[in-house]
Amino acid sequence: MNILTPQQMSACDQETISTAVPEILLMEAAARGTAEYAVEIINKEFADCSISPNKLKITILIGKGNNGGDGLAAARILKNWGYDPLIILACAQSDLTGINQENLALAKYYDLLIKEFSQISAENFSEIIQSSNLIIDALLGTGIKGKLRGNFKQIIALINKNRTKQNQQLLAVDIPSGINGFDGSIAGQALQADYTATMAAYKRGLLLYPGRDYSGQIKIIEIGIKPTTIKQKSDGLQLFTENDALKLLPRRRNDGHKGSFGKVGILAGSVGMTGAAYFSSRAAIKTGSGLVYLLTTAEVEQTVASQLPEIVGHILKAKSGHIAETALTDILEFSSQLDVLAVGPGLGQSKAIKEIITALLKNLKLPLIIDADGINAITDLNDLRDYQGELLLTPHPGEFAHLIGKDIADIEKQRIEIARNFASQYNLNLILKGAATVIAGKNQTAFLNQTGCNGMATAGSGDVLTGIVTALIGQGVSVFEAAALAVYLHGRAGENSALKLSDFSLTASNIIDNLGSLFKKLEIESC
Ligand SMILES: NC(=O)C1=CN([C@@H]2O[C@H](COP(=O)(O)OP(=O)(O)OC[C@H]3O[C@@H](n4cnc5c(N)ncnc54)[C@H](O)[C@@H]3O)[C@@H](O)[C@H]2O)[C@@H](O)CC1
Ligand SMILES: [K+]
Repeated sequence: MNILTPQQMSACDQETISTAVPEILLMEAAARGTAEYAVEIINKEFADCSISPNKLKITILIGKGNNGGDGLAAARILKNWGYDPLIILACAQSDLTGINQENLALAKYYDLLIKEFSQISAENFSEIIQSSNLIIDALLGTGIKGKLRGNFKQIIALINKNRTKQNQQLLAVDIPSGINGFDGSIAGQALQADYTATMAAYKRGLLLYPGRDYSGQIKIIEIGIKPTTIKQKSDGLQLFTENDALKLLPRRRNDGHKGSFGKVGILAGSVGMTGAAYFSSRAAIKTGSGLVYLLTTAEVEQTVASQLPEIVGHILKAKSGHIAETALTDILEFSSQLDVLAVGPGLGQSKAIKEIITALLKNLKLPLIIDADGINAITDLNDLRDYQGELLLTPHPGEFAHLIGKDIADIEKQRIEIARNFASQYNLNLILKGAATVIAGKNQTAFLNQTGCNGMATAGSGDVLTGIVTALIGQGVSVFEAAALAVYLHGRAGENSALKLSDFSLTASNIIDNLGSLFKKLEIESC
């Protein structure tokens, strides 16, 4: 599912308007979809309350641009369906131009009650907001530029101050006012939507933080823009959905044996960091790997094997509790029998690990996943570009910042661009973790993930993701698709465990424990 920038969305609108569809028809479709969503919300949220649907107080806030035009037309449609919305304009009626002025005229023709904000006292406006059951926000859409100006600051502050928790919902048209559609940043202040009716395609700002926290439940309204136009104007960024997961989940052959479900290697663990080896190995087992080889020190192997007898240990030479540089030949030889190797969880930081990572990048050809301490041990970025097989890096923002020599804050501001450019530049696959994880592949292919929850920011969670992606690659999913699928599954398993246990109590083990029921659910849905 495409995710667009405001500029790309505007290009879709313009092309559709200039080639076929009058602008007012597009706006009418946007308004109708918004009105339908409003009715859906009313039926869902107010079914049990004593007020009959057509007596609910609906207040529609209108700005000067086309977002306001959508709201004006939606108000008229709701009125014609028997509701009685109040329109409040942020500007003077005479400030509206073009199709927005035409929609104002239609609203008057159908006897809608229209007020201008400047003509209402702050007390009166506050009372209106407090007593509204449904607030429809059509103040500012994707045309917002810079920080809030004029009376928008005051209007949004008053709405935020007077919103009530009971019997009130806020539906944003296209995007909550105050949220930047490009990067999800806040223009000083923003409205907190319970629902957003967004036109034609997701806008990036709805899915990136902090915008995601303001958008509530998002519905895409089909307004008559051809899917081919959207595809052509988009830059290829996609939202990874359940449908994608169902398509990519490996099909397990009934006549399969251990070897057909992947011989995967995990090079992990050191003294004091046994857990990382355990979590990644266990997640790989629980994601369907036929054979999981844990390449590690004798101490770590003993502890992990005592709790996870399913793994096959391969003991490496160690020095002071860490894998030694002298283990290198053994690792390279052992890797020749593997379908995929993951390197990094809990390795610790040492000169030996740096030497090993450099040598693996220079000598191996199999799909290679580098995570955690493995990423910290990369010494020359050119080694990544020169890798002879498929490569996947799975950094969190801190590891990525260290790798590319940038600040975390700078990365967060442009996480999509930076991840995509890095993956293209070094011809690799990348999972840039964090809220709204980006999965970037070669040639600018990219997915944005929306599953997961804050409880997953817990020790061992990243090791679990490494285990999942390793297992999927071992079962034949391409590295880029396995990366996206793994992030999605990891997030869903985390969400499911948080539903039972809360975000506070969620642990890495819980994420693994929930993989089984998630796979079961997806298996049933794919039938
Ligand atoms: N034909 C189209 O282009 C379509 C557009 N649609 C709607 O149109 C919206 C985009 O419309 P516009 O491009 O007119 O933009 P908006 O309606 O989002 O906002 C533009 C207005 O906001 C003002 N403004 C911008 N930044 C501001 C700030 N920081 N503080 C205060 N005022 C600010 C501008 O001066 C302008 O008056 C979409 O979000 C969508 O709702 C839909 O109707 C579908 C068709
Ligand atoms: K809006």
